[in-house]
Amino acid sequence: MGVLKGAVMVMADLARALHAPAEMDWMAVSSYGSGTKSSGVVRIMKDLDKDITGRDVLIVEDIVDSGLTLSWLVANLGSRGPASVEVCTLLRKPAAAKVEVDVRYVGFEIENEFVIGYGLDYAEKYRNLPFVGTLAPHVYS
Ligand SMILES: O=P(O)(O)OC[C@H]1O[C@H](OP(=O)(O)OP(=O)(O)O)[C@H](O)[C@@H]1O
Ligand SMILES: Nc1nc2[nH]cnc2c(=O)[nH]1
Repeated sequence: MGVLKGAVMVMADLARALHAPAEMDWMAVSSYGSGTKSSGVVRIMKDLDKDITGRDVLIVEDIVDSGLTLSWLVANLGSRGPASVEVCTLLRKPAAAKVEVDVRYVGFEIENEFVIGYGLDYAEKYRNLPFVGTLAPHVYS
């Protein structure tokens, strides 16, 4: 299961490397709006199409920052009766964690800086960069 939009790139990479039988579904949640700080309020922009009751669910994220989105998501999906819920993420910022969430698979642990590219945006820009980079503070401060 992917969490749009940043996770699209990660999901595409994962899909090519995954050989176990799997189904994919998409959920769009947002808590950042157009800024660089989580509002703490998670909004579902698009829910899953499939019922996950009794299913083993792997949440595919692009980034775990404060952990607020993921913690909300794990609780939300957990309440739907899945057999299990695990998480994989391309990027994680350990120093930014506001809540602890179990993440089974982590691609890269990164510094506590706002990053863009490879699906990650700043005010909807830069998602198309084919690499992950930091945004110079003068762009958003
Ligand atoms: O750990 P957190 O501090 O909660 O941040 C992580 C979340 O932030 C990003 O989504 P965002 O709200 O920016 O949505 P977007 O990708 O659609 O812009 C990212 O895709 C994660 O879901
Ligand atoms: N683009 C972007 N979105 C985020 N959402 C949570 N952290 C980040 C980040 O560092 N960059």
